[in-house]
Amino acid sequence: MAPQLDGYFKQVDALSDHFIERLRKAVAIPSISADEERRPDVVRMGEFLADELTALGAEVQKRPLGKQPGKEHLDLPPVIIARYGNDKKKRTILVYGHYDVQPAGKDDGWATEPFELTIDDKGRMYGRGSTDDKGPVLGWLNAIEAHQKAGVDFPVNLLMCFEGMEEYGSEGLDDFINAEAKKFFADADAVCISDNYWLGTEKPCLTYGLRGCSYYSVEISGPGQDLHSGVFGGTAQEPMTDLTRVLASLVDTDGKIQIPGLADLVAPLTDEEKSLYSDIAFTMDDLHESLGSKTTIFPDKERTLMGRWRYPSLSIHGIEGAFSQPGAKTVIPAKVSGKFSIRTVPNMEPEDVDRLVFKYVDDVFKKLGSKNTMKCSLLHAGKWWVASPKHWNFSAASKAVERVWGVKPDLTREGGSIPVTLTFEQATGKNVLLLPMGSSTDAAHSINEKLDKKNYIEGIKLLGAYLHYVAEEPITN
Ligand SMILES: C[C@H](N)C(=O)N[C@@H](Cc1c[nH]cn1)C(=O)O
Ligand SMILES: [Zn+2]
Ligand SMILES: [Zn+2]
Repeated sequence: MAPQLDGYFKQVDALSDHFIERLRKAVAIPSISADEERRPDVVRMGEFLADELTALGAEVQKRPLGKQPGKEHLDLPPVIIARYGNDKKKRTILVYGHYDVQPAGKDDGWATEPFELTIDDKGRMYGRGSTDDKGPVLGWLNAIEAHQKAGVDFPVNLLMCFEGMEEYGSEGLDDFINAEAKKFFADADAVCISDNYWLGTEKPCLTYGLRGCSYYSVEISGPGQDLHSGVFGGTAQEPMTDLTRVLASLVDTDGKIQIPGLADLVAPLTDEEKSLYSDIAFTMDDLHESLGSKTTIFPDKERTLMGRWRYPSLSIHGIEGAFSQPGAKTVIPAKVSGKFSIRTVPNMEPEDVDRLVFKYVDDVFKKLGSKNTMKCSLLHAGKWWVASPKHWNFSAASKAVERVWGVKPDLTREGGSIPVTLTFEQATGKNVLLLPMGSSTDAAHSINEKLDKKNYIEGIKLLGAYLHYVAEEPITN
């Protein structure tokens, strides 16, 4: 099966240094979507992708998304859409990825410069965006190039959609996808997204579910400006005191969300689902390795996987406006905003979650009896997604994993969120597959994010092999 793959694989190996250089150039562009001042870099990263794709012979469009909601002075970065191949006899696969990254600074504790790809003697390639999601996005471009240089016919038509705001909730993209579903994306037969991670470090997986993410801000204000705590401490009610009490009321040490009614929205666990967890190749040691500690909530694998995949979690991310530098500044911050998010699961409807969150935060704040002012708002929401892995899209990917990695992949769900996955499924009516490249120890969103050279190079082979097996799959649905 797929006899041309050997030539393709050889070419990927021969081009590996060139592909690493391409990743080095991409990592060097600090395309942080959450930082307004970095918006030109996000745009530059989109242009880099567009130029590389054009040079590879793809038809490329940079499509504007208008102004950023709530920040009307700021243009959203363009979506880069592209088509490679237009042969009616071939299947068409739509791939999605994102070219923006999470914030990163050396002073967060990185061992290397976050925007300089640094490769150690074990082949670990450190750099912000290496695994999330620049490595996988470039994987598609590299697959095109290796086919061309190997003289192997590209097996499908490839539609690409690369956005620059995923780490900020994919602002503006839902409307774009809905508008293009019957236009640019009209001939897509299936969708593939490479933007999550293996469960461990050894066994690849195919992913058929994601949690959603509802992200909130609680702003508490009182004094007209920051104050001297010696002069005003004991006389003014302090926003930080109120905020820490509100935030502390949201969740307990074992991750149990304290918001009444929220647990009732969660789909009950069935015996059939329960039986799936024991077969997954995952150990608590895997988790301890990627966590960098043994501070887990549950002692066992099954409950841990459920905690990540099928139950909601609430995380407190930070406080804007609070003193956070080293030293001992004696300040009373005048206005502080706490940021927290809830990872949502079937059958939680985002509107119900919002209603319960707003009511609870309001009640807790009222009980404090504070004279300060509180405003709780939703910053962005993306819904959970669970699909059927019984589809030719998954069969093709499974064969590709076996060919490249020599093992059958696990079928997994993911605790993270890719808000547009559901949008792609609903707008195109096609099956969506998540095909991860990186491993559990890649530290996406964290300091020292990396992608192993082996995962990158074999991952490029995997993406290409997947397209070949897609071309061979009988049409069933
Ligand atoms: C899984 C994916 N690579 C990812 O990191 N997604 C983000 C999406 C998001 C949601 N709100 C803000 N960003 C995530 O899961 O945090
Ligand atoms: Zn991502
Ligand atoms: Zn991410």
